[in-house]
Amino acid sequence: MTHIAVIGAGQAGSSLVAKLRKCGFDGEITLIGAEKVLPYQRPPLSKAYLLGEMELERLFLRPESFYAENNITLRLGTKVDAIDAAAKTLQIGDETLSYDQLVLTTGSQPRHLPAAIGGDLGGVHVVRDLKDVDAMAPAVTDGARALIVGGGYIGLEAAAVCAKRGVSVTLVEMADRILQRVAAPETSDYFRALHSAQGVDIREGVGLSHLEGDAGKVTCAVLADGTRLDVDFVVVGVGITPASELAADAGLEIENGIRTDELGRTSDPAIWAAGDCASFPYKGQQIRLESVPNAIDQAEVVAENLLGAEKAYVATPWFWSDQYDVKLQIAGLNSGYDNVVTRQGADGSMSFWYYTGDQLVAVDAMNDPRAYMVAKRLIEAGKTADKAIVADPEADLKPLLKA
Ligand SMILES: Cc1cc2nc3c(=O)[nH]c(=O)nc-3n(C[C@H](O)[C@H](O)[C@H](O)COP(=O)(O)OP(=O)(O)OC[C@H]3O[C@@H](n4cnc5c(N)ncnc54)[C@H](O)[C@@H]3O)c2cc1C
Ligand SMILES: NC(=O)c1ccc[n+]([C@@H]2O[C@H](COP(=O)([O-])OP(=O)(O)OC[C@H]3O[C@@H](n4cnc5c(N)ncnc54)[C@H](O)[C@@H]3O)[C@@H](O)[C@H]2O)c1
Repeated sequence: MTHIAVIGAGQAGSSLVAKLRKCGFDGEITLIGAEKVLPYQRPPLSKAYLLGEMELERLFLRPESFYAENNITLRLGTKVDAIDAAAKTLQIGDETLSYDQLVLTTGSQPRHLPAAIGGDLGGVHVVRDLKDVDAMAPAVTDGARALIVGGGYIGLEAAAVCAKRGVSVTLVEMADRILQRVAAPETSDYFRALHSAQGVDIREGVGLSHLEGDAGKVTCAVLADGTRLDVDFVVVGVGITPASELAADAGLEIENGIRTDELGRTSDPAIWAAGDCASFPYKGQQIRLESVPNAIDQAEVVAENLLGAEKAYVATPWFWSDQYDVKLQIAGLNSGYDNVVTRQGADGSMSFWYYTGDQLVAVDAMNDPRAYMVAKRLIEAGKTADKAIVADPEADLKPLLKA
């Protein structure tokens, strides 16, 4: 019987095994995960779960019974140490496990601050796994003082939760502006103003020099410009690196993560990859997307291809973020844009439409689901949107879909 082994029991791994069964695969499936908990969704970790407004059980992607009922062997708390691609085996401690086809859905690891600048002090938290958030949550209390390092999604979402809980927050972003990696200046401006209005002190263009502590616990942060801040805890959101060591050690090609072709196959024909760890061809580049929609869609395509579909993965990038009462929805990738049209919606909603010449490439919509939906459908269809209509707050956007 064919055995498909999947390393990494997160968003992509769980989606992939479910899709395999949905497509009728009746061979053996083993889903192996280093974490001890059932596969769960990460987005609430920096939002509702950190706020204490979401139960642990609601994080789980599927109940435990799902895996048993679908005859999926779920091995939690189990780290794969090595892959022998020639022998088609996995090393797990002393055990050797054979596979016919292997999928890597190993996700990514958060960057840590170096120990040399105090990154190993108590009270310094990264936000990736459930255990990270469980360790940090007790510190998020009224009157506490926090430094947040990094103005990406992690930093800003954590800032929103902390501010809501009465924590006094300073956020430092080394780059010229927050959200530089993922959004355009207009969106950075919007979120800077939003956070400032909630009392978050955002400092851009300044990094962290080092952290100081007392009895092993952080007490003070010294910024690159010499500013000293007394702190009770520190949140580190300075990006991730794809978890590609297992693949690299097994001799697989690495290029911005684990290199795959458009089907999701790595340089070894029996090994596939999906999710945060995998790079894939997109408009002439080898890109990686760090998002839930990508993890699910790519994993599902790989599942179909494992069963012989020969289907190319066509990414339709979209992202979201919740901060205070603002829902940001992003469709498309704005790389290469050269002009932006602003649309002021009703009740303070707003959207920024990115164009390369006259071609719509992406949209950032704040509390404007209609603008987001219309733009997403246009981008996915390779269509554009008349700029005069977009800029006119009174104009109905729906007819754009029929143009
Ligand atoms: C706090 C937070 C909030 C986020 N919010 C959003 C959001 O709002 N919207 C959005 O689209 N995206 C969001 N993301 C990103 C999104 O969660 C990731 O892109 C997604 O989880 C990627 O799925 P994955 O399966 O590739 O990786 P993961 O979900 O990280 O799963 C990988 C799993 O592989 C395991 N693993 C790794 N190596 C081994 C090994 N050797 N042996 C066994 N197991 C191994 C890991 O322990 C991990 O459990 C957020 C991420 C974080 C951390
Ligand atoms: N809503 C969402 O989609 C969402 C929410 C949370 C997390 N995530 C994902 O989680 C992962 C990690 O998020 P992230 O925000 O850490 O990554 P990120 O790469 O988006 O942002 C990191 C930020 O930290 C800054 N930075 C790096 N080193 C610094 C330093 N020494 N001092 C000050 N600033 C520094 C960078 O310039 C960058 O702006 C990403 O994959 C992200 O997409 C997504």
